[in-house]
Amino acid sequence: MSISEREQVEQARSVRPHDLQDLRDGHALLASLVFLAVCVAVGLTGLPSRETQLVLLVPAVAVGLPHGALDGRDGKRLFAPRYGRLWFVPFLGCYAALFTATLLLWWLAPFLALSGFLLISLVHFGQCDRDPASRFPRLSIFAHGGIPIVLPALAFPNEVAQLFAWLVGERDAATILALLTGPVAVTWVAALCVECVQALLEPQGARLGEARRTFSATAALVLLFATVPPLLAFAFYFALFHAPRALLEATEGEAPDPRAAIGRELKAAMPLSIAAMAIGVALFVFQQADDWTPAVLRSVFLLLSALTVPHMWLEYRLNAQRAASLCTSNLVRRQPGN
Ligand SMILES: CC1=C(/C=C/C(C)=C/C=C/C(C)=C/C=C/C=C(C)/C=C/C=C(C)/C=C/C2=C(C)CCCC2(C)C)C(C)(C)CCC1
Repeated sequence: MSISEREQVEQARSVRPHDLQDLRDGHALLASLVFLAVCVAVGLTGLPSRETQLVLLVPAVAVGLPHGALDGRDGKRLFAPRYGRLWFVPFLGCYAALFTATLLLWWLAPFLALSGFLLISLVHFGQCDRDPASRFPRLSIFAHGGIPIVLPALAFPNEVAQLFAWLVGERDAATILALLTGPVAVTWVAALCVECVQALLEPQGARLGEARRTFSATAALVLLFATVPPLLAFAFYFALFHAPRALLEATEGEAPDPRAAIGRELKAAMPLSIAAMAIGVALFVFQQADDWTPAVLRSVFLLLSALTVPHMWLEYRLNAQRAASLCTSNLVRRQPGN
């Protein structure tokens, strides 16, 4: 980032923090209302078929792709200071290597691939949805990340068993499901209880409002994943909750008006989102299945898992870079004469 760009970002960071908080609150409220409406609709009309759920999952994933495609922008921020105009060479090299390694793992060791995918997804969703003011940050990540991953397995074990079997075969699917609904679920329920009690018992103050807001959005998500079949619940969660929230976070402080920043970043993310969709279509074409339903499921989740690994690696590297530069600026400030 050039000095003038950095100045703009710094300036934007100090302006209108309420706008962003209002957007976050408005989004959480709107998404929670939609989730409630979906739960009521499913209650009234009955459970949708697996085919219908898959048909809805594909556009939902497409809607969620641009938030990950901001990786291109983040890759430039990470690599440009060192590699200048050739930043995209190491970035694309690392991205493609991690992407390919993940696909190879699905092929060579599907048990490890699905278990690892569930684990990193739990951490990824938990980091995004956790209560930022929680006294126990790790526990909060586990409690919130478990809602889209552990709860569907508890609420719809037969459905999830079939979906996992399409991904990794019946034997591995049964083992993973047993782990998910056994020890993992027990620990998750305990973590969720601690998180809820903590949010409700927090003493009066600024923290209370934030904890209550997180608590009500969490309650809507719990209801969604407990009553709506897994693929449909995941489609709504991913497109209406996770992706917009991650986008708000990723564009924080980029411009004085957060809406303008979101519009600009979404436009810039389009080419990479379309490229990711093309990879998804290629994965579908190479699936060897007689029926289209397992083939769609496999291509959607193989694509998501192969994108998630480099996406999380980049997030990790950027956080490490931010921590290092914060540390350096603190040291400089502490030097005598500063
Ligand atoms: C930059 C770049 C790019 C792009 C990228 C992107 C676009 C990204 C995105 C990203 C993303 C967008 C991510 C996402 C994520 C997701 C996730 C992480 C998910 C998860 C899920 C799960 C785990 C599920 C589970 C399940 C099943 C499977 C069944 C049923 C039940 C349940 C739901 C539980 C490309 C490659 C073109 C090129 C290079 C560079």
